[in-house]
Amino acid sequence: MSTHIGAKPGDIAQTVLMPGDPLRAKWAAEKFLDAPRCINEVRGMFGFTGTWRGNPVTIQGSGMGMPSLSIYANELIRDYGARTLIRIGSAGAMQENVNVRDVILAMTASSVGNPSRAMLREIHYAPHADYGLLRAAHDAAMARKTPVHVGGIYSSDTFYNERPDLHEQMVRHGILAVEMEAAELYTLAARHDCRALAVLTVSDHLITGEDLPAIEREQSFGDMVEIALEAAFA
Ligand SMILES: O=P(O)(O)O[C@H]1O[C@H](CO)[C@@H](O)[C@H]1O
Ligand SMILES: O=c1cc[nH]c(=O)[nH]1
Repeated sequence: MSTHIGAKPGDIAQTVLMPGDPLRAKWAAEKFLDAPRCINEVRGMFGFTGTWRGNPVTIQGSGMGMPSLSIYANELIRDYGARTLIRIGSAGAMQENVNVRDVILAMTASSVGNPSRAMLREIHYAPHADYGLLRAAHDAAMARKTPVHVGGIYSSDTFYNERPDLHEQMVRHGILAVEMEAAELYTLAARHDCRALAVLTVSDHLITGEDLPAIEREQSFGDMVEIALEAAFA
């Protein structure tokens, strides 16, 4: 086991889906994986391993925010040998042409800061998705006729934003949506020669004020999970 994950060596697959919400990990594992078994309960941050179309897959909660995601992604990569990490998360839409329940494939993830920033110092590294995963996820979404957008997102450090000017600049620069983890996931994946992608479902709209309840955020995002799985094994 690692510091924050109780799984035994070999219990975690090379392909890991990472929702922020550990209960979404449980729901997705039970709904989409064959023979899912719980491999982590430490801190209630559930992880499950099973198979999808015969391929081993782990679905491990990341918690909310980049510091939490950084702990789980680091341990998954460094201690358990994960190679493909796909975030399956909710996001708030920032553009009028993006609707609640649409899927967003994050080509890049801007941020004000992320845990790697202290290490990168003066470098303004551009966190980006793995192109092969991105392309395969887009193909999968198109085949399913899921409304999908590909573009830049904003990984924020706060859910309760006290800087409307930050959002204004993100909107002005075409950012599709805000969430809280992808920029650090992309940076860590690049550092460790892994593949990463964030597949997001729009749970609320910052312009219209539309908002999905918590149970839908936990359990209604099946398209996103299947798109992520299809992309991982394309
Ligand atoms: O639905 P998840 O994956 O948790 O993602 C989004 O939801 C949380 C905020 O409600 C943040 O983690 C944000 O990134
Ligand atoms: O971080 C997030 C996630 C969903 N919706 C938001 O507005 N922000």
